[in-house]
Amino acid sequence: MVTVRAPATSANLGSGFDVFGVALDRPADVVRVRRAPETTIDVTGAGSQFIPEDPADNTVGAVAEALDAPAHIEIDKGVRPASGLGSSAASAAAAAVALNELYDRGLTRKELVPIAAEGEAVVSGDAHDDNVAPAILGGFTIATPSGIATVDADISLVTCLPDIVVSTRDAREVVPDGARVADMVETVGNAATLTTGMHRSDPELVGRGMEDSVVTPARAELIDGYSDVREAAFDAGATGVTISGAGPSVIAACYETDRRAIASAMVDAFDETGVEARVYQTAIGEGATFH
Ligand SMILES: Nc1ncnc2c1ncn2[C@@H]1O[C@H](COP(=O)(O)OP(=O)(O)OP(=O)(O)O)[C@@H](O)[C@H]1O
Ligand SMILES: N[C@@H](CCO)C(=O)O
Repeated sequence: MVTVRAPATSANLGSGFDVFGVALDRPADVVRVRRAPETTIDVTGAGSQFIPEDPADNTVGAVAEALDAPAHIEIDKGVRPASGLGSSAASAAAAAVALNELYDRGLTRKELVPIAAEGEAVVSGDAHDDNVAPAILGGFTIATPSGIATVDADISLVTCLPDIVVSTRDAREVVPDGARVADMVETVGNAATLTTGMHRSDPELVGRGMEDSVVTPARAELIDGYSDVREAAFDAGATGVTISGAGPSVIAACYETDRRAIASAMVDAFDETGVEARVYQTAIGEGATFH
């Protein structure tokens, strides 16, 4: 039996659509695997009633197939599905690391990223790896078709998860087909600013670099109260605010001293629009770990 914990993650960070991601130090999924003639799956924990146990429909089933590693897989969900916190990726990442060990496949962490991304293809239609990369490797990750770069950054974050569901598949449908050159120029500038901020662990630069005028405005329409929550987080001291992944979670970057006030301001702002929300005071954390 091998047990692996893989963290929630936040993809995009505004300017890095389908490229940037960070591992969060909480919440997390825990996955246990043991060898079996064919793959079977048991799911417990947060939102488990909405997660299929058929290996053809669960992210971990695709991972087991890609590694040719049939197993009985138990998933204890800490990350609610359709949260924007990389729920499907947390299970896939943990399963990839665990099955690689169980079957002694000898793949490196970076080699496991595209394997775990096969799981993402099962749920959202394509194998984007901006959640599985940080879930496996930890820190801030830049995932491109030509490779993955990682930065060990120390940034305080608040993620606020409203009690509404936005599936990644639906949120990808509202992404515009193209962008104006002016928007492209702004996005490149913001992405470069954010990356520099991560290298320096500087919340001001990271926050400024989270601005995005291409994908985020279209997706904000899917999240009741988004603009009020964003404004409340800024008023409480956030240095940057955007949608986490495909939503509905909202993520704020900040100084550690402001984290508590931002957390309660975001929950209150959702509450005022009639939406209950839970909040995580968190930070950039490590990738998958053995237990
Ligand atoms: N092991 C799994 N864990 C969570 N969700 C899973 C899993 N396997 C399949 N799913 C399905 O994936 C969907 C949730 O994935 P989705 O990508 O929409 O959300 P997310 O991973 O929380 O969001 P994001 O990728 O934006 O951070 C649900 O329909 C769920 O049933
Ligand atoms: N980059 C992906 C992350 C969600 O899985 C998206 O925003 O659609």
